[in-house]
Parts: sequence; structure tokens; C-alpha cells
Amino acid sequence: MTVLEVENLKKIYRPRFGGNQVQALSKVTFSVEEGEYVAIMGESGSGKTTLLNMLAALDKPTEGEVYLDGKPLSAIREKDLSKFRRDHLGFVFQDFNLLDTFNLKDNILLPLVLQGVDYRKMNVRMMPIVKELGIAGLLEKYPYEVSGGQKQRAAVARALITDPRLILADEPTGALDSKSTDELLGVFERINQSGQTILMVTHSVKAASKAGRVLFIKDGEVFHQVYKGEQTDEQFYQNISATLTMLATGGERQ
Ligand SMILES: Nc1ncnc2c1ncn2[C@@H]1O[C@H](COP(=O)(O)OP(=O)(O)OP(=O)(O)O)[C@@H](O)[C@H]1O
Repeated sequence: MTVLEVENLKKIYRPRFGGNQVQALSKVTFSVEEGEYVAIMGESGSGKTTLLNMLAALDKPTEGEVYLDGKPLSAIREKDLSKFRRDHLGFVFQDFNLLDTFNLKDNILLPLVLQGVDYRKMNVRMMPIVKELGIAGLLEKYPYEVSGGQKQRAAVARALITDPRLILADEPTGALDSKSTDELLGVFERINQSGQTILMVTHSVKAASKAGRVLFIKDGEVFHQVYKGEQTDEQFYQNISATLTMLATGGERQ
């Protein structure tokens, strides 16, 4: 089953006060099947954040459409957008986006509080997730009392708590040291193996090599994609590196 369908997405930023307009996306088309783990790579300025913003319905495309479970995002009324995001998407950001005045537990439960879920049900939902992520003992701590890796695991728990159709991750390992990066990538692999669909924007070849497929964005389009298939992480890593070199040196589209 197709979870996400992106059709001929185009985004032109038009400056309000003169200046040149920027075409950030020209014609992006791809889809993501249920249970897939897809990474998106591309040079700085290639349009990755722009794309993620469209997928999250945080910004509107100039042309084209994004469908989640077959439903066009453009059909969602403005006032229903935050509820839509809360109910169907999970977000993981580079800088965690935890609330400093809430402990980890309240950060993780926040989406359920906003959904009006019964308090007892919240705990039932949360405990298996935080145990799996290894942060069950840190729930009373505040973000400034835990490490970057632990903060990011709390952010993943918050993303998972609503059982979203799709996790959108923007450079999730960008602020982590190598040990925490490995741990977080392990978490992503496990949640993907348990069926969670993940779309991750990353500059890290290591992170991308854990995904099942990597899309390369260049000049506002999906320029190329590679599937992991039977390759080991190491083989896929080499394959991704070679593709990035090919893109950077202006290689031919395949
Ligand atoms: N709000 C905006 N207004 C005008 N131009 C923008 C806006 N946001 C992004 N751009 C431009 O659109 C292009 C794509 O930017 P985007 O941030 O999507 O790239 P990116 O691939 O995410 O880059 P990075 O890897 O550095 O985060 C760039 O030329 C950028 O300057």
C-alpha cells in the first residue's frame, strides 16, 4: 500500500519586496510504500527542507500535489492542518525540538494531551515505547539534564506516541556524536522493522546506508535513486558515496 505520493511538486519562492524568485523544486515525483525506510540526500540548497515542508503540509507547493494514504493535502482546510499533522505524522528534527520547561515524559505525552487522550491510556501507550528506546528511567528528567542522544530518543518517542502513518525526520543525527548516531540509527532500524514507515532527510552517508532506498535531489528534481536490496550497509555506503560524487561532478542521470 502506498503511504505517500508526491506528484510533480514545484515550489517557487517569490520575494515579497522585489528581488529574484527562487525555484526550489521543479518537478519532484516519487512515492513511498508502507513499511519503507527512505532517505533523501542532496547538496545544500537542493530543496530538501522545502520538500519536507510540503510533505508536512507546513507550506504549500506552487504546483503539484502530495497525497497521504491517497488523500490530497491541498484538500485539508487550514484550520484542520495542525490536527492532521498531529494525528498522522511524527516529526524528528536535528535540534530535537523538545520543550525545556517540560520533563521528558510530558514532552513525549504532549501530542496525546493535545488529542485529549485519557491519562491512564497515555501511560499504557508510552511505556512500551520508552522501554524499547531505553529512556524509561529518564522520564522525570528535563531536556537540559540528559545527553543529546537521550534527547533525540525522547523526540523519537514523542513522534511514535500517536502511532503515525509516517515519520518525517530532518537531519536526525546532525547534532549527535558518533556513538549516539549509531544508537539512533539502530532505533530507526528497529522501528522500521516493526513496520513504521520513515522518510529521512540526511547529509550523512552512514545514516542513508541504513535506509532501504535513497533518493537524490538535484536541481529541484529526483535525479536518481538507489535501492539497498541485498547489499550490506558497507556496500550500500560505497554505492551512495559514488552516487554523490557522480552528482557533484555533474554526472549523467541514470
Ligand atoms: N522561504 C524562502 N524564501 C526564499 N527562498 C528560499 C526559502 N526557503 C528556501 N529557499 C531557497 O530555496 C532553495 C532550496 O532551499 P532548501 O532549504 O529547501 O534546501 P536544502 O536542500 O534543505 O538545503 P540544506 O541542505 O542546506 O538545508 C535554496 O536556494 C534556498 O535559498
